Amino acid sequence: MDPTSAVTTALRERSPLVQCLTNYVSMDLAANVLSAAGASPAMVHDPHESADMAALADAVCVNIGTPSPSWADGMRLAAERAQVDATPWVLDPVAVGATAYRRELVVDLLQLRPTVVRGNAGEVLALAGAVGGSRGVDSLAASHDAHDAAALVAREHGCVVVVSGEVDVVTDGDRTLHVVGGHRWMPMITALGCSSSALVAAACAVVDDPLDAAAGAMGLLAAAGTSAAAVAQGPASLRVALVDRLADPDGLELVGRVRPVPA
Ligand SMILES: Nc1ncnc2c1ncn2[C@@H]1O[C@H](COP(=O)(O)OP(=O)(O)OP(=O)(O)O)[C@@H](O)[C@H]1O
Ligand SMILES: Cc1ncsc1CCO
Ligand SMILES: [Mg+2]
Repeated sequence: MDPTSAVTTALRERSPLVQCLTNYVSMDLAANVLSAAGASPAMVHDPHESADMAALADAVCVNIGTPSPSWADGMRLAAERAQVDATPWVLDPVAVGATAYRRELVVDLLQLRPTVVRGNAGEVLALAGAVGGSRGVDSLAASHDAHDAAALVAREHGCVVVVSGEVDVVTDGDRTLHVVGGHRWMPMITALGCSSSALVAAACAVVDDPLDAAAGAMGLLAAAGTSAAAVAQGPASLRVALVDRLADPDGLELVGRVRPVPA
């Protein structure tokens, strides 16, 4: 079955519980994207309870966008619990190239074996050791510039890597997929990338192969974005229409978004 259709159907049938430890900017949009797509979001990050919630969750999304020592503890504890329970978890390394604090936190979290790392091109280039690919949380590079970096990071950490962009790149270091669609206003919706990471986590709870799960989740977002853009006037109305389209996927062009890249 086409991965985008598989993810779209399975999310609605199984409604996975997705714990998000995500930044202040993204909490509202990520929760609404998850709910509209059929998942059940729980934004739980405090170290007093993050591991207990991870034990209940079907998937966990750890996003370092607005870190602090207490949040970092909550992230480590939740990711540790997920690793022990073999619960899929996604790492979103927001602005990892910007500060030493973020780099050190990401080094720690990568040791806990995320199932998927999802970032923009600048973030994935930074994970591979390159400098200058970002300005704060925004990428200065295109996803195709991060093909090799993504494969390198995937092989080094034994995970799937998703690079978002005009064409999303999804790789396990061996197989690579492209995801097409979306709209040029999508990167202007702040925290839509964070929300895509949460959707990838949800997909990993309901589709066994993390490569197909990640690509299918990005395909669903791309299909909803393309369709929503037909009724939107700009990024703000696209944000609203996109959540509406996720909640009513009938009529979305799901099939064919995910395309294999010859090795
Ligand atoms: N030029 C584009 N055309 C179509 N879709 C795009 C384009 N750029 C990004 N997207 C889509 O927008 C969504 C967000 O990706 P983006 O790369 O902006 O994430 P990000 O930089 O991590 O965002 P944030 O940090 O604000 O959460 C993804 O679903 C991606 O596929
Ligand atoms: C704008 C911003 N700043 C920290 S996290 C975040 C959300 C997009 O990554
Ligand atoms: Mg981001």
